[in-house]
Amino acid sequence: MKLHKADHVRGEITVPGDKSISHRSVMFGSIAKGTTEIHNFLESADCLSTIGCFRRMGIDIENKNGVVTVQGKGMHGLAAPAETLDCGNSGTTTRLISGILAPQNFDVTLTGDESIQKRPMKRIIEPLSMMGADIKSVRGNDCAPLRICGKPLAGIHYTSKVASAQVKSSILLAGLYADGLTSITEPQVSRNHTELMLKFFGAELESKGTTVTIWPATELFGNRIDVPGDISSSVYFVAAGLILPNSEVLIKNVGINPTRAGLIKVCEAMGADLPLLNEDHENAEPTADLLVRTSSLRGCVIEGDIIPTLIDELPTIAMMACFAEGTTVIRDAAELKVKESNRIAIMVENLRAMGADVEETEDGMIIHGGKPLHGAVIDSHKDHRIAMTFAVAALAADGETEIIDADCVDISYPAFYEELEKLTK
Ligand SMILES: O=C(O)C1=C[C@@H](OP(=O)(O)O)[C@@H](O)[C@H](O)C1
Ligand SMILES: C=C(OP(=O)(O)O)C(=O)O
Repeated sequence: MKLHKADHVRGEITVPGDKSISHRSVMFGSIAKGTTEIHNFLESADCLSTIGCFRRMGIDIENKNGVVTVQGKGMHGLAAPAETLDCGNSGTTTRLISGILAPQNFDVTLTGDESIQKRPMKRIIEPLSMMGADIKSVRGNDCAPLRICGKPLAGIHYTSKVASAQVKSSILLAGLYADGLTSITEPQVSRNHTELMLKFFGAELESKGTTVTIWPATELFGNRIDVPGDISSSVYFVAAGLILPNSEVLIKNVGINPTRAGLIKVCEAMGADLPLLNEDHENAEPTADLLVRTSSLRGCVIEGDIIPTLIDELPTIAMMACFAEGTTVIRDAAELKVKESNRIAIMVENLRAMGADVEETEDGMIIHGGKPLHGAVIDSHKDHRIAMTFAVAALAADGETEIIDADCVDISYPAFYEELEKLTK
């Protein structure tokens, strides 16, 4: 993929459905009783991996004209899959499904692509084992493939070292099936889509500060889900609108759940012109339209509790910071190292290739803004968020930028390049 400088981005865009919510609607719909109809489901490779896994366990899932219909079979209705379940590139699929599979009365092996086989799974193996699960890393390296032999589970209280919605969700899902209460305390609050949707499906949960408690359930009930636009897919248009001259983009119907919307706070702190319009709700999830206009940005410090609320947006924010006056410091973000790629190292390598003044730190980056960027060859390392971030950087850089393995955007946003190009016309 080759990209060149653009004069502006202008127009209106509706980003695809939220990836986290799309995954959860299929998973929870599968173990609920009755039909779950999902509108604005994200048809990307990651969410299709989740559909594939549940189809292999006997769930009838239809995907027609943007509406996914899941015929749930109840909490004990999954069937043993004939083959290994393939979670593709998706950490969310691998970790959440493990919490559902650990208490079933059958055995299963889970795996995924090269990247998924390197991502840490000890973070779910440890708490699920404490609940009585029989879950093992097949190669003994705490990564997938995972072998899970279904067992009855008991509730625990778990204190997690990482703020991770995937870890929290895995434990809560196992807790639905456990004997007694299950609770988890995180160092900071991570995205709460699981809590909101499980309640919507009839489960009993309580959130107090950084602790969530779940009661065992006998049945969940399918429902209609309207998936809001993904704020993590909107960040590319937010960044393009802010850093390119003469730009104005209206991004419609974006999920702004406070546990996800740190991007908006950081943009404000950087001096962005980014009003929220038409605030509304889809199910229990707050939404708004984002109006983005060219802005003079200034550097800021991004650290602490806000980090989990913008973890997937940090690569793009780091790129944006190259166009701000002054220094931006990102810390407490070591989790970036264990995503689809090491997003700290890869961002620093690629931003430097474009002429940026960036330093890598233990748990983040220091970006000295204001140096103009030039085109370069960018290795995405098959990480969708890296590819999309540099497609935007390319529009603001002199000369030509080439992105290697650019088609990895299919993981979360298959139509990304076409949509971005339309806004440059
Ligand atoms: O629960 C989820 O849907 C997600 C949680 C986050 O991961 P962690 O739980 O590992 O922080 C995020 O990075 C990922 O894109 C999606
Ligand atoms: C980290 C991500 O997803 P996952 O963990 O589900 O692979 C992402 O989409 O940026």
